[in-house]
Amino acid sequence: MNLESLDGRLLFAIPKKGRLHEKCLSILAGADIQFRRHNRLDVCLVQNHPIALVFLPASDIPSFVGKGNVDLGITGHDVILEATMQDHVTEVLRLGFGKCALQVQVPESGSIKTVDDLAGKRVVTSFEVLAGEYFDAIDSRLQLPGDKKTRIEYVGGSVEAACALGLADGIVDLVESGDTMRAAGLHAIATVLDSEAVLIKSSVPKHTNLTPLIELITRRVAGVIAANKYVICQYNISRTQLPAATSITPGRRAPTVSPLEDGDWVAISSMVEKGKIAPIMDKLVSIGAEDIMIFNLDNCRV
Ligand SMILES: Nc1ncnc2c1ncn2[C@@H]1O[C@H](COP(=O)(O)OP(=O)(O)OP(=O)(O)O)[C@@H](O)[C@H]1O
Ligand SMILES: O=P(O)(O)OC[C@H]1O[C@H](OP(=O)(O)OP(=O)(O)O)[C@H](O)[C@@H]1O
Repeated sequence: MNLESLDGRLLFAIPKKGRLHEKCLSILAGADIQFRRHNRLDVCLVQNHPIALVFLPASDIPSFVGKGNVDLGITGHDVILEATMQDHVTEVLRLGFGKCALQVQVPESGSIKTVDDLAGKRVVTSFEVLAGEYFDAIDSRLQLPGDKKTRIEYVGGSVEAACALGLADGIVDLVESGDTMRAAGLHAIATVLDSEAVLIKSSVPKHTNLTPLIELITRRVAGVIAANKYVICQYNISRTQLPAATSITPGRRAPTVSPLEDGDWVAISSMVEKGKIAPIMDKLVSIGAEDIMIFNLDNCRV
């Protein structure tokens, strides 16, 4: 592939490894963005659209998009703020995966119990901008003089080892399940930020002719995300229970109600959030619903 073949193509940045990589590949597949990545090359052409995918570290994607070198990207909300690119990129869609929290953590058995106890001491992190802003505010509130301010030190990875190694009194790192934190003998004492993966575009796009394609890809990605988030709930219920049934499964706009041969009964079909389906089925049973069936969505447009 030569660079001329990128001319006129929308550049779409995808995390090349790490926590977001696999999910991004399944979104591309769901959005019918077809490509073959030869020899793990970091730039590859999409076969069925004028798009080139650019595989980059998640933390580099905000500046590539923010500076307009790349038109669209998927990355974490956390790294956008860490790269101070929030004024240069627009978060078009929240993607519902890559959910985690940036938290202040200290040794479980130590004497430090609050962020005020930690202020003025050593904090190790890969998020030096966000951790710096967070502790600057605390240092100011506690009126710590210049030489007594919290010392923030950057490390590129394995942040959780810093306390055990004697490098830090506390750390600021991402937490999802908490397994990494607990395995390192740490516990969280504050949350700096909640994060999830987002689809971003440049706030000042260089190629305005690409806007329709950006909108098309955005709609497709939104469809894939909604299909992962919702299921179809279908059941039969006595007509007299229709108001109660409609309030339990209101659908996105309204439930589909179809008559049954038995005129006293109707069939209802409604989109329901996947995560809420168990209690919803319990409620449907309690109002006399029968033949409740749940169907996964392959894809959708909402
Ligand atoms: N444990 C987690 N659970 C969910 N999302 C996470 C988790 N860790 C990181 N993320 C999200 O994924 C983004 C990329 O983090 P990750 O650690 O995978 O990046 P990386 O450093 O590029 O990859 P690697 O860790 O393989 O070097 C983070 O900025 C955050 O938004
Ligand atoms: O709360 P948990 O579910 O344990 O997840 C948190 C861990 O996940 C991330 O690291 P990752 O495993 O992606 O590897 P990294 O340290 O190489 O970035 C993050 O930096 C934490 O270490």
